[in-house]
Amino acid sequence: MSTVIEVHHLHKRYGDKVAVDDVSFTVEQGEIFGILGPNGAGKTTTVECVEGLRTPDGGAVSVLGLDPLRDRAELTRRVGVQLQAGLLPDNLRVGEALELYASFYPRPADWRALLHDLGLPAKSRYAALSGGQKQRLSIALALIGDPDIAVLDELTTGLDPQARRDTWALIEGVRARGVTIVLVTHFMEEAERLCDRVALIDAGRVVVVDTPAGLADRAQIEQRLQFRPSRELDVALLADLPGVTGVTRRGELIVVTGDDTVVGAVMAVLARNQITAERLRVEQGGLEAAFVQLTRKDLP
Ligand SMILES: Nc1ncnc2c1ncn2[C@@H]1O[C@H](COP(=O)(O)OP(=O)(O)OP(=O)(O)O)[C@@H](O)[C@H]1O
Repeated sequence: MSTVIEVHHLHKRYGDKVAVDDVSFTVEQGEIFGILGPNGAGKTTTVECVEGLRTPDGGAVSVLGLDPLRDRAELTRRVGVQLQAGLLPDNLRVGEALELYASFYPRPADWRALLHDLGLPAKSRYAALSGGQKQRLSIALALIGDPDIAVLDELTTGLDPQARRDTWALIEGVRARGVTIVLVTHFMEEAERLCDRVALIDAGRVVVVDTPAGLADRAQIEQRLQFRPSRELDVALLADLPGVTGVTRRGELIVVTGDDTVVGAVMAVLARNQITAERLRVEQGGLEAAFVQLTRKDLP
């Protein structure tokens, strides 16, 4: 696997405002790399430096072995960037938009095939498209130059759950064609579902880079076990177990939190006391809980 993007100690200010303090990461060929963080964390500024749209104040960026500023023309051909919503004229038809954008590239993708693959109506005017269709069109435009890398910023913001899932399936299809994808998001579920690796960015700094599962492990996410005992139970028996961090009663339910040993340990206590666990539910915090734990901040 080869490295296609290298960002080393990137620093970027807008006047006095530090947007990106110190960001480093690498992206490997063929992966879906997520840049995840709360509003204002510096995600967009970081990818704009990768795209050559902003001049860093410090650090180094290399994309496909190119310097995004010096080699901007070649980079533009090889890196597809998602168009921000609402930038196309209302009266432009979908097919016209794709044909127009295809004409900007020396070796564009087949726009008719792209149109078909993305399920877009060629004859519809931009203004008449649904939110999901507009989003698919912006993805199509990011892919029209047949890029090696596609940078997708806030891919599914504003989409309903079904359109969001459709878009995710689409992105997996794009990756299957060999395109490396950089995905900027503040949706945990999206990162968890799509990304091979994720950089958590907070206040202009990388908190950690790992797989979604690795992030959850790192944060040593608590298990949460909830059940209704088949008969009265002395909760002190559970509270004294090693690994248990809390036992609470919620109506007739008992909620136990702790590390990954608690489920087995609680079950053993119940069995010893001939109690069965009714309405049993076990939950494990995912990436969202990891984020909160690693940054001590909630996502919007
Ligand atoms: N053109 C600009 N001029 C001045 N400040 C800016 C500019 N662009 C961004 N900023 C500020 O820099 C910081 C980082 O912004 P950036 O857009 O990179 O963050 P982000 O993580 O992408 O946030 P969001 O999820 O809200 O898009 C924010 O505090 C933002 O207000």
